[in-house]
Amino acid sequence: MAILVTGGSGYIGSHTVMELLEQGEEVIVADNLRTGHQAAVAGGTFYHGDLRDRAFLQQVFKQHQIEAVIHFAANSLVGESVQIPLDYYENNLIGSHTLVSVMLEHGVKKIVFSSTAATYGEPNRVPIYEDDPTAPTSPYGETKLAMERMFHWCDQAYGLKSISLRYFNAAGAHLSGKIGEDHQPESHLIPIILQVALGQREHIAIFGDDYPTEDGTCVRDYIHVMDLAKAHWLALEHLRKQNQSNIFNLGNGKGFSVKQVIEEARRITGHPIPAQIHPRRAGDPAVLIASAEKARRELGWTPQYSDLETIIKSAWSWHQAHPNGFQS
Ligand SMILES: NC(=O)c1ccc[n+]([C@@H]2O[C@H](COP(=O)([O-])OP(=O)(O)OC[C@H]3O[C@@H](n4cnc5c(N)ncnc54)[C@H](O)[C@@H]3O)[C@@H](O)[C@H]2O)c1
Ligand SMILES: O=c1ccn([C@@H]2O[C@H](COP(=O)(O)OP(=O)(O)O[C@H]3O[C@H](CO)[C@@H](O)[C@H](O)[C@H]3O)[C@@H](O)[C@H]2O)c(=O)[nH]1
Repeated sequence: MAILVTGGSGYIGSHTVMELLEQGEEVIVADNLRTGHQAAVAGGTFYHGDLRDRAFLQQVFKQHQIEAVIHFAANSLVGESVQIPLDYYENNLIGSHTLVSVMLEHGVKKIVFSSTAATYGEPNRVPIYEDDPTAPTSPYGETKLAMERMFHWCDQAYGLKSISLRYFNAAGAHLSGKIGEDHQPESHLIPIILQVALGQREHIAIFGDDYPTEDGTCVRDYIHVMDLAKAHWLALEHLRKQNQSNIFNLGNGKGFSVKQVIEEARRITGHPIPAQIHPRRAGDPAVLIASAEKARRELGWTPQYSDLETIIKSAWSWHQAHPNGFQS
């Protein structure tokens, strides 16, 4: 039986497809290529289509015996979601609703879901545990939390078993050098810093230096995309064995400020990477750091590549070899 990966041509999805193929899984990818790249999909069967298109999804479920779904497809930018909230409600909620209803129609009752640290909002304490309060500070976080709740109620009503993985900040590139991060336009911190080192931008804009943190810039928990990919396979195995719904944080347990990330990138690239202070970006919490103890304990997950040096070095190799992403 096959695993359907929605959003499998995106950044985290494509790394997870590679992991699944290495584990010997049969993989089907469904993606509308809005932010993804077909060239990033290492194998399996690819379908170009939109999750909100019920007829499209029904075709995919008719063509293949699908055992479980790993659901990445979404709009996923914190700052953008504050500017265009309706797009987020539309794509994230309607897409997930259509997906789940077609899954149930075909008797598919296992889903691994890309949730996020953005469900917590501004945390009361760090590290953040899974049962800490959730109070999103962005429409993006709200939609992801709403989907987690939808999965919860679908478990009660229809026996849908879900594992929601609340990842912190995905970063880095595959160590094979074959795939990496390519968003057009790019909005994520590490690839933008590296675009400055490549001479594609003049400077990095630091969004706010008046946060209540040591150096005034936002602190995030960066987790290597290959470690995230492995966690998806472990979550799938967990669903197969335990058949129980659950929620796990995926992070490294260490926080780095925007200024610290820039400093590490200067060291690795040898480029001065000029920085300018800009106003805060709406929707950004000051500090997000995970406790991933539960994932370590219950999924048997051990991040292997998530020290900041490996993250930035792997991203730097990818960006140097692919200065124009998958178009290079
Ligand atoms: N990047 C991060 O740091 C991070 C952290 C936490 C959670 N997440 C979540 O992980 C998931 C993947 O993130 P990413 O950074 O790889 O993003 P991405 O934009 O690279 O990947 C998303 C993929 O989904 C596809 N897609 C979007 N809407 C679709 C639709 N309606 N139908 C079909 N395909 C659709 C896009 O074309 C793209 O390939 C998202 O759900 C995001 O919210 C990301
Ligand atoms: O040019 C830039 C870009 C980002 N930042 C800052 O860098 C930090 C990280 O930003 P970014 O890389 O855009 O990631 P986040 O906004 O933290 O969001 C990512 O991480 C979240 C989980 O924490 C996920 O839910 C989102 O999908 C994913 O985009 C934030 O404090 C930003 O304000 C800058 O200062 N300058």
